[in-house]
Amino acid sequence: MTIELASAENAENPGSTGSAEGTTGASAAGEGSAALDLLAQQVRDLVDAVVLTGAPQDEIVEITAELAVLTDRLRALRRTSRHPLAFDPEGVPRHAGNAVTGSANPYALPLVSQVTPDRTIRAELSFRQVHEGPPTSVHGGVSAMILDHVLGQAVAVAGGAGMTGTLTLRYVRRVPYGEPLVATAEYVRSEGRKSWAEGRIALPDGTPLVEATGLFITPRVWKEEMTGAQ
Ligand SMILES: CCCCCCCCCC(=O)SCCNC(=O)CCNC(=O)[C@H](O)C(C)(C)COP(=O)(O)OP(=O)(O)OC[C@H]1O[C@@H](n2cnc3c(N)ncnc32)[C@H](O)[C@@H]1OP(=O)(O)O
Repeated sequence: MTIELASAENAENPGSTGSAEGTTGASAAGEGSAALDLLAQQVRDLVDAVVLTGAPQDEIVEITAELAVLTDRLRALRRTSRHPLAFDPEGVPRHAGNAVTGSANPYALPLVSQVTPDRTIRAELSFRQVHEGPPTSVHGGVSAMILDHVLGQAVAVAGGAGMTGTLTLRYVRRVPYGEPLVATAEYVRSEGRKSWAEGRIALPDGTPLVEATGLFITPRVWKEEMTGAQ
């Protein structure tokens, strides 16, 4: 199932669809395109290389100029539409442009989550040095972003897809990068359009590093679109 939320979003951000010369439709970029996913991964690798580079100044200047050419080439073929938001058969939202899970978004890890038989959201992940906050540790805001998303997925698979109203975090231990970790989340309960979930980022043995609880609210406009109400 694919739901079109673009109209509500566009009303809040009408300039975001892009109408400049040189733009292109979604089909040109190819939704779910393997080539686009590979490009996104190449850019992630590039970002990691930039963070870790020890190249001399003149080499950095030369590389920067080469990258500027590639950036201009892509910018000239800018897309005019968003990647669509779809729900897989388990009810997990899928969105190639998502900042956490988007395979086509270089900013995303990308996080790959699964729904377990008991409806827990579970994702194995590994942060990279690009996510560093305190020395040798992952930035707390990055952990929060991951937890926001998996909690949101937990309420979505329970039928309460919504936007975050509140997110409360307890940073129990420092989160390392470069090591395997596990993010999990479970739906807790609902009242009307409000749904609660809890989750955590933990070591593979279950030792919690960051714990989260969140309230998600199905926006009135989504509810009206889903029920066909005016
Ligand atoms: C598609 C699924 C994707 C799942 C994975 C993605 C997970 C990631 C999610 C995000 O990151 S979302 C981005 C961060 N969140 C936002 O940007 C939300 C911004 N806020 C809003 O858009 C609106 O305030 C909101 C949709 C949350 C509520 O607007 P509504 O007009 O639909 O609700 P309304 O104002 O009528 O309030 C309904 C109830 O919720 C309560 N409420 C509203 N906002 C609240 C809030 N922020 N915190 C706590 N309670 C809140 C409100 O008091 C009221 O309670 P009662 O029913 O008891 O009276």
